[in-house]
Amino acid sequence: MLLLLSVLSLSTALIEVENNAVEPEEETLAAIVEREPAINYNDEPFDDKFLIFTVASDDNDPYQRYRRSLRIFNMERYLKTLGLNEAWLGGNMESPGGGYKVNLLKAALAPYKDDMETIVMFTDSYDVIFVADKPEILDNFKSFDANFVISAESWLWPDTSLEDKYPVIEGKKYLCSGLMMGYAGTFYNILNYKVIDNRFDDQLFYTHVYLDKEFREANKIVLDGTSKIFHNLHGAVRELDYGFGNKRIANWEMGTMPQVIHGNGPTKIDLNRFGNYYPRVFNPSDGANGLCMICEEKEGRVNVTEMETAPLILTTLFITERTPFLDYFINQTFAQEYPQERWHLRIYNRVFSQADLVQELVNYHVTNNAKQKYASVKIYQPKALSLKSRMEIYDEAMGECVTLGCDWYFAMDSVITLTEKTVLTDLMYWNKSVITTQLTQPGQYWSNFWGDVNKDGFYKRAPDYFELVKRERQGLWNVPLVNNLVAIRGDVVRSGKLRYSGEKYEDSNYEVSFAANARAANVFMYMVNLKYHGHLKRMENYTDVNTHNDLWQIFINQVDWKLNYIHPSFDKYLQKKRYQFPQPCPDVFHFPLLSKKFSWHIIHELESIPGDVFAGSGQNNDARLAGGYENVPTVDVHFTQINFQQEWLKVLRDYVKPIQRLVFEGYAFHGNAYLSFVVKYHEAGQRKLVPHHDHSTFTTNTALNRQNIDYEGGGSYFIRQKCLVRDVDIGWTLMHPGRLTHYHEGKEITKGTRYILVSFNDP
Ligand SMILES: O=C(O)CCC(=O)C(=O)O
Ligand SMILES: [Fe+2]
Repeated sequence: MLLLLSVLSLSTALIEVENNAVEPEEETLAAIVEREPAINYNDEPFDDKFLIFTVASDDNDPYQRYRRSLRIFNMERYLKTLGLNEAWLGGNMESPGGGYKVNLLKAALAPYKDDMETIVMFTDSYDVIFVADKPEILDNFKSFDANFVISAESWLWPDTSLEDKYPVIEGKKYLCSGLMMGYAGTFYNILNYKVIDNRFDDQLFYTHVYLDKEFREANKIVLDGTSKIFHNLHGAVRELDYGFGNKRIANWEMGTMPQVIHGNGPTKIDLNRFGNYYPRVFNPSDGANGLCMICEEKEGRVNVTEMETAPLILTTLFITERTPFLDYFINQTFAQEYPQERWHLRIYNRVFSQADLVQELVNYHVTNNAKQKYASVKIYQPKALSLKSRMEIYDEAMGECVTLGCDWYFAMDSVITLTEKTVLTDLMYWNKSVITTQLTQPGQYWSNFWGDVNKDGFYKRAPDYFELVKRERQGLWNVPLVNNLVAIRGDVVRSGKLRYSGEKYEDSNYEVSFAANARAANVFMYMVNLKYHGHLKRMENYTDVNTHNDLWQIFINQVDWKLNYIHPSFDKYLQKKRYQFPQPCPDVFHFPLLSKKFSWHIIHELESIPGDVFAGSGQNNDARLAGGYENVPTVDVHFTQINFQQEWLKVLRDYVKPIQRLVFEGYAFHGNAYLSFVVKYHEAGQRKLVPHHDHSTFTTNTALNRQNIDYEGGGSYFIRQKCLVRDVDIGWTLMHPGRLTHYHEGKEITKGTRYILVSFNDP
């Protein structure tokens, strides 16, 4: 019965809607926010009855953002900035104060004291952006039928005892003095309501004005309770659209479209986020991946490659924990494309066990390299740094930029892998105070930037974090924290606004501390994710029991493992057809699998094991095998002996299998191999291997060193095919059927040592 009733009432409601539908439709907010503004602002004649005032002492990043937002609507021409580059007399900006603002305005508006035609806006600047144009602002102002409109918020501040005195209005009823507008004459009256000390609170001043009923009514002062013009974010962030998909910001709760947004109170980061989209910064609903409009703006950018003298740069490399693929990190830094004469390098290494490697690499690039022309290179090794905290080290390094007079400073942590060589100039191009390129752990959402921070300054997920980290939105993003690769413009370094150290954070949170200091100093940090420049490694689970521990990183840092240990031509072969593979003998396929570095590392790994690990092998009776018997024994080391079996199986599955499927069509490697080993032929030991079949479905045989250089003779001879393969390049692999058709032998070497890596696959 109950159900029936509700169905009935629903159908009556439907009929009502239908009846209403004959009336002309009013355009919905959802439709309006999608509309392109029709006006060409450049054609708009100058309005000499309109003025915008702001107060800013420092021409900083947020002030520039404010100006750009005005410029978008051709309103920058109305702006008068008071107090710029002058000492701030309003006391600490963090605490109440700002009577100074009132007094600056009072002086500026004196010429307009009786002017009831000119409309004057006042807004803060560091935490304000304009998101719509002047005609709309003026229309909305006129719709109030007031002489003066002040923005409203839901927080009462600073004098909460005044609560009862506020008149109840539609929407929010408390006053916020960051945004207001009205006729010049009225404004002047308000400013002269009473004398105010520079250090007195300006919000309280305006509150007293507003709560004076007689004065309020006489001067027709109202609050904008529903964000018709002004929207204060404090306590009202979620009233605005969060999808950022519209051309306009709307206040969905109030059904309005504010033109000016104020990140008051603790909403600076929210404002930064809105500022990443509006006005005309990024439109996510334009095209498949959105459109970065600000990326197209050329003003203020620097094309370093076109400059007569390249900016002087300092790159600083920080190794503060044991680092996998450290050599790649250092080599890729030195490999960046930049004029060496204009490039200083510093390396701060705190890791004792990697000190020799660091020194070796620097010797290779600098000390032993007659061609190098670096402006200067210095290494600070663990002994010199042992008493210093991270914050001290990072601050000291940044200080070097001041000493050297550098134009750009780059702080790079060893956790990063750079795969591109234009990273330095690509970052400088944007000409930002602080900027990084997005680096992410492959396949993870862990990255080198944060989209939001909580009140303690630690990670908080931003509503658009995933879109950015997955590069579904690619552009230039003002974010509350950047890390691991941080480019800082020299003038910003010299301004002294930035530092890592601070009381608030522990030393291990040096990057959190840096970001908090930057935010407090009004220095914007940008992340750009237009290009892939590299990624982040995982530093945990980095073993130290071996000589070349990177070999064991294939599960943890797969991308780096491939970059370092898979042959650079491997991917090219993966694209080939079966008949395009070299076949030095019938059904013996040949392809590049492993890098020279792998080959060198695996030989060196085995040879640096104390004693001789190869000794004792080469017998038919082999205790290392389950059956205890090897049919055709070689002098070798099994991967099980060095705990490398699982790692090698992964190589087989990830890299060998796809090639196997191409060349032995119709068969798919099952992923098994019990016998994978490095063979050592030596002129004074085992020199050859007698004819045999392998215990495998197919065998891979990889050359680890070079014929005619490291050894003479040798080679794999396929007896039935009467075919000898020798002089195989390092890392190249022979792949042949194992147990039926390819009876073969290892030819005798006549000199030196020959190493090969053999794997019996799917035994
Ligand atoms: O020396 C060669 O290339 C052949 C090695 C071999 O056949 C084996 O180890 O099973
Ligand atoms: Fe064999």
